[in-house]
Amino acid sequence: MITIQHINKSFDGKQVLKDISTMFTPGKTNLIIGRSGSGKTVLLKSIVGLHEIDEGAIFYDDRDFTKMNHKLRKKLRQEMGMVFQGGALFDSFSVEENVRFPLDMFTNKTAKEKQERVDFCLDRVNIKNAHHLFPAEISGGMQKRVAIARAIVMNPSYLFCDEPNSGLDPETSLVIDELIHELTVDFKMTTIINTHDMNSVMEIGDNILFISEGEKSWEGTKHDILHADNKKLQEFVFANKTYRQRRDEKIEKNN
Ligand SMILES: Nc1ncnc2c1ncn2[C@@H]1O[C@H](COP(=O)(O)OP(=O)(O)OP(=O)(O)O)[C@@H](O)[C@H]1O
Repeated sequence: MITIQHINKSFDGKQVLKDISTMFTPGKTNLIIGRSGSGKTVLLKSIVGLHEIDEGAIFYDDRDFTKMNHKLRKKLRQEMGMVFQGGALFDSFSVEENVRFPLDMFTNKTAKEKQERVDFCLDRVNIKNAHHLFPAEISGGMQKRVAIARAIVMNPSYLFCDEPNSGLDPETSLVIDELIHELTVDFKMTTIINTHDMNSVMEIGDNILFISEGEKSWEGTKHDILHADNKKLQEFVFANKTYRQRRDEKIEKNN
């Protein structure tokens, strides 16, 4: 569980996050959605400590992240897995070296134990016969799966994904979404995903936080969203005709 309370964040006098409070639950895919520039990335980066917030508190279970010193935060980071756009794979490392990297950095496991863990994680994300290939030799979808394997290799309690479907076709995006959802449920991780992808909202939105101009405008599930009477949310999610049709079909089916 991650709880955020009254988070405020400004850059050069411009307030980007305005009094945001919510809870992100374990075993659920928690989505942050909103227009470009609404503050999603700043929020996610604030939660993991890549930005310092001006006011408010962030709790990892009952641990107050905002009050931790550098050493304690570093320790807590080992419980976090991240699939960030900037944190792409290392080009000069093979697939398995990429996945092994956090184990080499942060654990004293033996070579055999590391290999077993790497094999388990690559198998879990359905990467086969590619252990010795380099990122440039595999597809974008496979690269994402390797990045996910690397993010879970330390068995994290918390998983953060920033636009995990960017640059992927719709079919591959669905595979990635399902994979993240499955892993979240299986390992009871508290997963927070920043996304623009409305398919993700409709398919894996266990909890959805809609940010508008730095404020929490709405929150609910993928089921609630069909009936939400928040105008900004409706305009944002159902701007596209296909999604409006899908919403109407779902509502009809449920009636
Ligand atoms: N390091 C920074 N310094 C100054 N302003 C920043 C910084 N990072 C973000 N901002 C500003 O904060 C606002 C929110 O940005 P943010 O990147 O969180 O939006 P977003 O919702 O993630 O957008 P997108 O969907 O396009 O990624 C923007 O106005 C942006 O210019």
